[in-house]
Amino acid sequence: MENRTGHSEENIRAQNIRPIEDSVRTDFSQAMSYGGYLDLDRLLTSQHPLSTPEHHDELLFIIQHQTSELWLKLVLHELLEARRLLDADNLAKALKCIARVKAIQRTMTEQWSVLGTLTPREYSEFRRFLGSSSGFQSHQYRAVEFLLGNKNRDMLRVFESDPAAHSQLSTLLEEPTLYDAFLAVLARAGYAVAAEILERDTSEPWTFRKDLVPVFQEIYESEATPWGFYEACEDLVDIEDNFHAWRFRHLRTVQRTIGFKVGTGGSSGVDFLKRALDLTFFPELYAVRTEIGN
Ligand code: HEM
Ligand SMILES: N[C@@H](CC(=O)c1ccccc1NC=O)C(=O)O
Repeated sequence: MENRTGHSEENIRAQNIRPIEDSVRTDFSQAMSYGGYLDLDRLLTSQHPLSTPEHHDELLFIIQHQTSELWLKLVLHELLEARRLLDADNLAKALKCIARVKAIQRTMTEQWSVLGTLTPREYSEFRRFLGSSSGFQSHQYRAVEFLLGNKNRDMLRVFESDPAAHSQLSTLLEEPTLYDAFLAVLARAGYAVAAEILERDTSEPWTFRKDLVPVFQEIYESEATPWGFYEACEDLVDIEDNFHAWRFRHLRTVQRTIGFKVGTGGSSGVDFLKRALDLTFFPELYAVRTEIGN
């Protein structure tokens, strides 16, 4: 029996080939194609190893970073939308964005296993070609940190020679964080979030607010808590846990690759990265755990 490809099923099986169907489009001189839509010409010619002679493993290093930056772009896009939706009291839709962010974070953390195949010797063979460039100069990473509450005005100095990045980060430094937006939702819903919190200087890093712990205790313990509020709290904890896991995998990858060498960005390296593990986005959501059941 002949099918839409003009080949018999028996022939297909015997030849171990999947003939393309007659209806499949093959002429893209006038029509939109895959590569055209995705701008693959630009994407796939944007890897420029600098080592001479070219080191085989530099492509891995570049692609690991470029894919991370693409995911960070989407994380930022989703977090900005989540904040906008919270401002509009659309909690359910905001949680959809946050669910996507959490899935991307898990992918980004697992992605360290690819770079884990780079040995210290291989990396040392092309490291000098990286000059003073460093992940410390990732403006998208800093933007995500700012949006989640790790504000740090000093970080802007790194971007003085990049006006677009500088301007995006200055805006995010001033604007409320995702947490600020969520606390405002809670306040509008009648929870006792202090006015001082709602009117805080949002360009400052978030610091622990003891008076928020009973608010979260009520959310966690009361049978009457609307599902979305409880879920949102747990999602924020997931985001912080996931972020911490990424930072930890980065630290361990750095340690196994360059040991205790100073970083190309000028920092002490592992020691400097270790201090980032003490940073927190939503400290009250962790503090409330101690109180639950008391
Ligand atoms: C062999 C691979 C890597 C090594 C040896 C390494 C090393 C380092 C070091 C030493 C620093 C501290 C800043 C400095 O002085 O340079 C740093 C910061 C940073 N790196 Fe990497 N890194 C690696 C891979 C990556 C990858 C794949 C990313 C993904 C985007 C990344 C993103 C960052 C970020 C965002 C920072 C700033 C962290 C902070 O401020 O706490 N790194 N890295
Ligand atoms: N800071 C790294 C270099 C490095 O990892 C890097 C260099 C250029 C672009 C991104 C990088 N990734 C993370 O810091 C080092 O000290 O070896």
